[in-house]
Amino acid sequence: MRKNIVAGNWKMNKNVTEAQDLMFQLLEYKRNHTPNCEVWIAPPSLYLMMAKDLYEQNEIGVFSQDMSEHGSGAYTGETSADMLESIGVNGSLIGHSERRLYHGETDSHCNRKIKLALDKGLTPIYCNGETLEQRKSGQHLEVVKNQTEVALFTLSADEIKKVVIAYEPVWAIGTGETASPEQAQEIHAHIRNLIGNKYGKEVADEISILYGGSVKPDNAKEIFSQPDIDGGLIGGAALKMADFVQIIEGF
Ligand SMILES: O=C(CO)COP(=O)(O)O
Repeated sequence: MRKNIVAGNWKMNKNVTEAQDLMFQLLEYKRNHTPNCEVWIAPPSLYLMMAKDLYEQNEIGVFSQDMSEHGSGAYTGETSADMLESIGVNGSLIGHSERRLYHGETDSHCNRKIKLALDKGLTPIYCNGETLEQRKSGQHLEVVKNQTEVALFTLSADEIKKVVIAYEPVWAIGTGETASPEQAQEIHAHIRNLIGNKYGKEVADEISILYGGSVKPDNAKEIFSQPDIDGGLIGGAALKMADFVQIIEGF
């Protein structure tokens, strides 16, 4: 059975004191509540070790926001899958639209990163989604199909089952504009069908597909109630404890 997951992508926010505060608050919350979903965070890489030290019992999943497409070597500024694994990190976001936009990342890069992550036992959260232009011109289904095929379809059935997918329409990220639950459901079902056609329904049904893009306390419940939406990847609202908790409780 696939998991329900609420994951917070902190992006490039918070100094060390603020990060530690929020991590502590989340730990307190997890100690006193039993949410109906897994709770994961992707803080800036500088704070990953601190998070892993704090969440000794793996109470909260800790993810990197990106990782290198190379194994090791002369790649200044990069973090390898091996390094992440060695400090106990659970996995990494891969192919976030901001990495694509500002760092030229493509689905071929994502494919290499996903393989490296899986080889180290890390969970990749593979992000995809169309731009506003692509949505307006009616290309969104085709765009997401291509992204999914290039990034994922060289994996074996056993490998793809370990991937979490986050559909994040670029036009809904940080804009306050959300895909309607029906628009999101359409793409989630589309992704699940593509995987089902290639790997079989049983494999497709095991994969958690998260929605990301302006998820807030007041829309989370409705989004999460869609049959093919298994949780959210939350940006801005993950930075405020009260908002993040309300989203978690959308399950
Ligand atoms: O990019 C996102 C999560 O990865 C979504 O960001 P917002 O929730 O701020 O729109």
